[in-house]
Amino acid sequence: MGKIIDCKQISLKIKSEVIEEVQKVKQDNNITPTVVSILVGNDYGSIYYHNMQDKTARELGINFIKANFDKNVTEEELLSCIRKYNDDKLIHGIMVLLPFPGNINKKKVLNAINPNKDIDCLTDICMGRLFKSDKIFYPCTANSVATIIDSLGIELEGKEAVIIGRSNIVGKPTAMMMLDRNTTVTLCHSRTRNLEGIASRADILISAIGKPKYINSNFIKKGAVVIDVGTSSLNGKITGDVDFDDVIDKVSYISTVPGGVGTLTTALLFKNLCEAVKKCI
Ligand SMILES: NC(=O)C1=CN([C@@H]2O[C@H](COP(=O)(O)OP(=O)(O)OC[C@H]3O[C@@H](n4cnc5c(N)ncnc54)[C@H](OP(=O)(O)O)[C@@H]3O)[C@@H](O)[C@H]2O)C=CC1
Ligand SMILES: Nc1nc(=O)c2c([nH]1)NC[C@@H]1CN(c3ccc(C(=O)N[C@@H](CCC(=O)O)C(=O)O)cc3)C=[N+]21
Repeated sequence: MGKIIDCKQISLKIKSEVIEEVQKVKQDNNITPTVVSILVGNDYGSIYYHNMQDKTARELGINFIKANFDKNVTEEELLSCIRKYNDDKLIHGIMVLLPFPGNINKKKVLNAINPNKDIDCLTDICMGRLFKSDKIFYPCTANSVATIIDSLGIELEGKEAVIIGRSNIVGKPTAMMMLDRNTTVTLCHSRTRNLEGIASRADILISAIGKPKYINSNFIKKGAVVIDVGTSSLNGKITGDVDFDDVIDKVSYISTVPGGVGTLTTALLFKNLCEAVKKCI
């Protein structure tokens, strides 16, 4: 029987480190770490995350500015908002919630963020630097996956890591972070042939496809570590990609949904904010 990874505990540890850092810069430098989070429209997941950020920022002593825009906002309005915060020395981090609606040029808007304030790794510069193993900030979801795996303290060098899903925000940066840990990385997607065969080679299997309970025991090598990134809605409940009951006897460790990757995301965003503050001192 596999062990459930206690992600809540890891999240609490990161949060307590952030609290310490926040108190230190307040005392030593008279700075209150400040983040602006921009929400356009009313995407369900984004509203959830926006509220979660607000609540967590309060807990950690971080100044949180909620910027809300109607779905009909113009590209120019968003750009001038971001430029204003780029130039504001009292703002240390800027993030834009995705997806955003309408015919706004997403690439242009995201790349307007000053890379030194890009705590969600949304700009091409930040992402490019990650791909060259020279990060400015780690993207929060990929960092969450990597942090959970690191917490197990197992030897990773030379192990087979299989990642299912190749999106820019999850799959690709997660592959880079696993490569940096000297695992042998295979990145799978919807055109992959024999997904079961490839997945069941994995010592570490990371699933980020968004198909509830798609990954059953046929995809699992005995003793594998399984990290479930997927968050879909099934019968009104948040559900991961992995069919937990079917795989639990075969895995060594597994992260759950809810209570898994998502629980670290907000804490890691604010950890990045602390790093952004240090760039200003
Ligand atoms: N917990 C958290 O903090 C977060 C969770 N998520 C969740 O993670 C999941 C993935 O998100 P995201 O990366 O943005 O999603 P995308 O829809 O952008 O990407 C999904 C990826 O999965 C691949 N895929 C889809 N179906 C299959 C299949 N049957 N077999 C193999 N590959 C498949 C797609 O392949 P192809 O490229 O060929 O289309 C694509 O690469 C979602 O459930 C999302 O809600 C996302 C961000 C944060
Ligand atoms: N630029 C951008 N970056 C993002 O990282 C981003 C985004 N836009 N848009 C919205 C999605 C959604 N998202 C979540 C973050 C935390 C939880 C979370 O805390 N989940 C907990 C609680 C779930 C529950 O119990 O309801 C869990 O999985 O255990 C969920 C979802 C980040 N996103």
